[in-house]
Amino acid sequence: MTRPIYVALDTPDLAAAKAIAEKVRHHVGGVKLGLEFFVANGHHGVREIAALGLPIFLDLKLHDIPNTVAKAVQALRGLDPAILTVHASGGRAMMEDAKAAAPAGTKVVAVTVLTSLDGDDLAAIGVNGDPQAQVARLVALAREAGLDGIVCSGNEVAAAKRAWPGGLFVVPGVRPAGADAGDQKRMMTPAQARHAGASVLVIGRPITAAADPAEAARAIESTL
Ligand SMILES: O=C(O)c1cc(=O)[nH]c(=O)n1[C@@H]1O[C@H](COP(=O)(O)O)[C@@H](O)[C@H]1O
Repeated sequence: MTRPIYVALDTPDLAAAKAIAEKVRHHVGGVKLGLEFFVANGHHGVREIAALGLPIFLDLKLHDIPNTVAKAVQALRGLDPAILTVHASGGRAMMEDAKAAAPAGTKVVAVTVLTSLDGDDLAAIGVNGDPQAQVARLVALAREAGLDGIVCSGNEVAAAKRAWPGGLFVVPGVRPAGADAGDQKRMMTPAQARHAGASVLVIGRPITAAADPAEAARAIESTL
């Protein structure tokens, strides 16, 4: 069985990331390493976590001119993550070049509208339309650019999947009922997000900040 939960190891501390990965490894489908981990630990850190045997989701959310992003993806060669993120708002050419630079086995997925943003935040950066409409627009662009899928909140995933039946749908902003939202604004429970069509559920603090991360991951999985 491919497990849908990827635990977000959001820490610059390699030993701490490794300790949590070891605890949850039998209850998750993979681990997500983000910007703070990569800036602090680089290729070496990714290799250390990969040695635990779980698929690696390298969440660098690349967003720059096409040449720079393509070179950055080339510079990841040898790490061969299972999943890599870029920002869809970097545009079609940037996404095309990122995909062309990635190894064949790496799924390149585009972040659409961050789950920490709501309609007011979009208006403040000059984006007209609600998150649902903006996600729909960027889903179409990511698909045209030849990417493998997108990142969106649980609120948009059903529509995204209808628009792109073969895509990979990564859903963060996932909170068990009653859990602290933190900085997330567009949220769903893990079960709701999974039933709405999420292929991968990205879950950080509800697992990593729990007294027993393995039990937290197991409990969430049992609701799916
Ligand atoms: O690309 C992501 O993974 C991502 C996109 C997004 O829109 N929202 C979002 O929260 N994430 C990531 O998902 C994780 C969520 O962590 P928690 O809020 O602790 O569950 C973090 O590592 C974020 O970087």
